[in-house]
Order: sequence, then C-alpha cells, then structure tokens
Amino acid sequence: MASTTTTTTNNNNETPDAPLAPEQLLFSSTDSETLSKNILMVGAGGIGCELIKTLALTGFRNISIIDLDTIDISNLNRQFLFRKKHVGMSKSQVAKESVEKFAGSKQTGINIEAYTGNIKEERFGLDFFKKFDIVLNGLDNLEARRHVNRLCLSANVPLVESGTTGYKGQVTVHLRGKYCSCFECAPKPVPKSFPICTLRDTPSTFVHTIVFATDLLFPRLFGANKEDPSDLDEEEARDAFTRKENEAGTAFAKRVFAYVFEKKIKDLLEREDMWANRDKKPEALDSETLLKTKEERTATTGYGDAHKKWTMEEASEIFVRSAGKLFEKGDRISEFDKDDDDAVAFVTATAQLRCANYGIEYMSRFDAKGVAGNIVHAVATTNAIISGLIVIEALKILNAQKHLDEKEEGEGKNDRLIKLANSRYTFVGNFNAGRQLLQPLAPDEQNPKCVVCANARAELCCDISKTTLADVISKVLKKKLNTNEPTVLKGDDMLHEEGEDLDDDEVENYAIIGKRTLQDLGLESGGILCVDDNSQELKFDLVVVHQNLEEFDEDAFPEGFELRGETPKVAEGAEKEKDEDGAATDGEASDEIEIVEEGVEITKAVESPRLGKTKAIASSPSPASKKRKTK
Ligand SMILES: Nc1ncnc2c1ncn2[C@@H]1O[C@H](COP(=O)(O)OP(=O)(O)OP(=O)(O)O)[C@@H](O)[C@H]1O
Ligand SMILES: [Zn+2]
Repeated sequence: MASTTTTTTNNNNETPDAPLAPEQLLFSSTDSETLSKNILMVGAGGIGCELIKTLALTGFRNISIIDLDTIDISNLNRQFLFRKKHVGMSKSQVAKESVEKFAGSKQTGINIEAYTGNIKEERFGLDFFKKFDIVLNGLDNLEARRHVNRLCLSANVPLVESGTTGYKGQVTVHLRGKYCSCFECAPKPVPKSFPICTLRDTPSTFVHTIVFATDLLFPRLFGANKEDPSDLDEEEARDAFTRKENEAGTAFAKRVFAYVFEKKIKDLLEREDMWANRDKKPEALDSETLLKTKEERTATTGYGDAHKKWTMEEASEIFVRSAGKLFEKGDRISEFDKDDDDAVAFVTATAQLRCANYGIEYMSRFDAKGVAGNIVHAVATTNAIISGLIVIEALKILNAQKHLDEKEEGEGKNDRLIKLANSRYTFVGNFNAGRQLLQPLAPDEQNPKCVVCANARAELCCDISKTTLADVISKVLKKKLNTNEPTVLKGDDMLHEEGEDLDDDEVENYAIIGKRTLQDLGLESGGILCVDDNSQELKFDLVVVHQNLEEFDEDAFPEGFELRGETPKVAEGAEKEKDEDGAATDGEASDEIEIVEEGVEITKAVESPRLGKTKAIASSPSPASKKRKTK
C-alpha cells in the first residue's frame, strides 16, 4: 500500500501514462496559471472555513464559495473565520470578508465570489458549473453531495469530495471515466431503521426512547404536520393527543403525560401475550403524584446543569414546562431541532420518563442531545488535515490538466488525467493498516452499473398492481435516486413533470395520474419508464419488473420494493473493506433514522459519521404496505 499521498505510484490499475513527478504535481508559488484557475467551493462550515483559508494562502486567486446557511453560535468553536459579532450573518459572505482581510485582496489580487443559497437552486445549474476548473465539496449531507456529483459529471469538471467524523475523515477525487468512480458509483450505507412497534410499545434501549421522542411524540404534538395521521394514533390516543379548544399548553401537556407514561402502559400490560416471553414488563408511572409535585415546586426557569441527570420529579416538571414553551412557539417549529433548548429538554424528559416505564438506564440532557442530534463532535484539526489534502488533490489535478491540455482532447482524456495526477482517495485516522494517520489509495474504478455516470439502467422490482406512480416518484426517484425535479415518460406519454412553470391544471392532472398504479398506467413487467431530470442533467431508464407484494422478504425490503440499479440506491452491505471500522465511508453515511413498519426487524445500524443535521423521517407505511401481514 502507498505510504504518502504525493509520492506513490499507482500499482492497482494499468497505467496509460506514468504519473507526473511530485514536483510537477504540487504547486510552485510562481505557477501563476494554476493559481489563477477558477475554483468552486460548496459549503462554508467546518471544512469550508479551513479550505478557503488554505486555498487563499496557497495563492489561489479565483474562488467562488456557496453556502445556504447563516452563522450559528455553535459554529464558533471551530469555524475560525467567524466571530460572535457574525452570528446570524451569511457564512459565505463572512468567510469571504475574513479571508480578504488576511489574504489582502489588493496585494494578491484575490477575487472571492460569495453566494448565499442552496447549491440545488436553478441559478447554480450546468452553465454555472461549466465556469469552473474544479469543484471542492465541504458539505454535510448526502443529498447535496449527490447533486454536486451529478452536475460535475455533466459539466465534466473534476470534483474533490470530503467529509470528517470526529478524528476520522476522507478526501476522494471524482471524474467521469473508467479509472475513476463518481461519488455515487458505490452505494451508501442504509439509514438506521427501527420498527414502530419497538419504539411505541417495547423499547429496550435509550436510543429507542429518544427516537420515540424525536420522531413520534415531538412531531405529533409540535410538528408542521401534526394534524396528519400518526403512528401514535391508536384507538383512544387520538383524543389524548388533540388539544382542546382554549386548553392551556401546560394543561394539554399534563394530559399527554398521563396518557403516554401511565394510561398507555396500563393498557399494554393488559395484553398478556405481549409479555409472556419477555424478561420484564413495563411499569406505569403515577402521573398524579409526579405532576402534583410540580405544583408544589417554585417556578423554575432553566433546565439545570446539562451533565446532571434529573430526578423523576424534575423530569416530569420539565416535560410539562418545555412542552408549554414549545406550544407557545406554535408554527415556528416544523421538526425537532437539536439547537432548540426547549426541544432538547422535552426530548430528554420524554426519554427519561419512558426509560422509567421500561427499566432502561437514562442519560443526562447533554448525552441525550448527542443521541437525539446524532452528534459526533467535530474536531477542528481533522477539518484542517482534510482541507490540506483537498488542496493537494486539487493542485495535482490542476497541474496535470495543464500537461494534458497540450496533448489531447476527447474520450479517455479524463482517465489520463487521473493517472497523470496520481490522484488518491485518502482516509484519515482510520488506523486499520499499520496505524498510519493517512491512508492513500488508488481511486476506485467506475462502477459499470452506475446509473449516474455509466448510463446504466435502474431496475425497479415491485408489485405493479399496488405501486402507484406517486410511490415511484417519492420513494424511488426522489428518496433513493435523489432526483430533484424528475420528468417521467412511458413511451411518448408524459406521466409526470414538475417545476414552477407548470400551471394549476397541469399540476392537478399529474396528481391524478400519480394516484394510479403502474398496472393501471399500462405498464407490464419489463416495461420501461424514462426518467429525466433537467436540473441535474440526468437521464436514465427505469425498468419495472413485477413481483407480488407478498413475495417480498419484509426484513430485506420493508418498503415492499427492490431497486436493483446499482448506484444511487441506498443499499445494504455498502461499506467497503477500507471503511470497515464504520465511519468515513465515501462522503458521509446517511444521517437519517428511519422508522419502518411494525414487525419489521432493525435492518442495520449504521452509525452516522457526522455532524449534527440529523433529520429523522417518520415514514407512514404506504397504503399498499399497510395491507401486508406483520409479524
Ligand atoms: N445544499 C446546500 N447548499 C449549500 N450549502 C450547503 C448545502 N447543504 C449544506 N450546506 C452547508 O455545508 C456546510 C457544512 O458544514 P458543517 O458540516 O461544518 O456544518 P455546520 O452546519 O456548520 O455545523 P454543524 O452541523 O456541526 O452544526 C454548512 O455550512 C451548510 O450550511
Ligand atoms: Zn458513478
């Protein structure tokens, strides 16, 4: 195995050209041509701040930086370009101004273009990407990474991708061609899945009680879609979870308390069969006593020392008080936010009270926040190392590009570029081979079955008599294949389009078509849907293969379909050998926690590498999957 990033030769693949020598690949400060190349940076967070600084100090002069976010107080410990006075301001704009101060725009002629916006916006489409010589990602979510990958492939611009998780991280290079995988050539790990019945009725770990709080109870009481049917709405529960007219928030919270921690547990205890084969039964809390205690207490304001565990009385009082505050926030809340103290207090209290019900050891508010927010604490040094490696890979590509430009155009050019540049996928801090800090590996080759870069077909195996077009669009095209605004055709028939240009009639018409099953739409097993996403310049065929819903193995395919096109799907068993200790997979593993239908076992637990932004999806089973027998 190679020992350093810059001095290794490529042993794994046949070499069309010998790599350039290190001195040709790395920068020389006099090389004005390389340093004047156009660089696009996506993300001005932990990695982005380090990266723009390193680029500027290396001497790069034309940098564009995009970030959608504003500066939060929690960013200041590591995003060193930001100060307290910048809280609430645009990350990309402040990053630009801070760098200009020390890189001195007048002396060096540095030109930083800052954009505040989502990289998925139309203004950052193909023409925008084509303006750049290289794109460098410092993102924190899979969706944006996939989108950038697709635009880089379409624009034929090299992409340097990165991610960190605590002390671990990785930098990879992507370019269309045989000798280099795109970001989506390798499937990404599956989200963590929990069965609804475990969360609702039989939790056995602290994580179960937290996910119950963040993904079931929180959205039911405070979420943007709280009126929608919820997995908590069994029989009399709907009343318990519905606020009466003119009912005070805290009074409603007390009713919820009495239902969730006492009444519901008593009901469950009556189901003898449920507990016959279990070690222990749950215990109902005495809500009257616990809530009365609150009234005798003097009014409290904060939530106390985050590291100290609450007593049961404290947890009960905080459950009611934090819920009251969240009700006051009303529509300003859409989902659980780990940076909202009231939300974290509510979730911690709920988890603790559930732990008391089920005899599970509970944790402090600090620890509960870590679990609920899926937080792996960021390490500034790792971000700095990763940013340095990104710049090294970028320099290698840009310098090799120059040598190549003189030689040839056309097919095979990208393969030669990757070889000449001696590009590396570098893994930091995984220590699984000889305890080296850096593990540089030859890039993976293109996956010939990749739907995104190898023009392969995706295959959807599903029950065509039960799967609607809307299911295909939301669960397959958007969720699994990450399309943005897909257009779907069957032969010459347009089945679906979206975007702002559509008029109301068209939207209504497509909604009606969406409700029809694939069979109703005239599709047979082996039939093809053509999918086109202009916003990503992505086009592929989706071959539909029929299988009766009952024949699907529920454990393996809880959603009732199988997507066989190799690449962009979120597949199981995705970790590659070099990622065997869990984190630092290609980019970032999914942060999402997914709740699956009752009776489905946990499919796989993939620890999320990083960095906050946990977005938990409480997916209601589709009408079709609801019909299936559960265990
Ligand atoms: N679609 C997107 N378009 C533009 N910028 C994005 C997009 N998605 C994420 N980002 C930005 O990428 C950056 C990632 O940085 P980082 O992982 O350090 O996250 P953070 O939000 O700053 O910190 P944390 O999540 O740890 O609180 C963030 O600043 C985020 O706003
Ligand atoms: Zn690919």
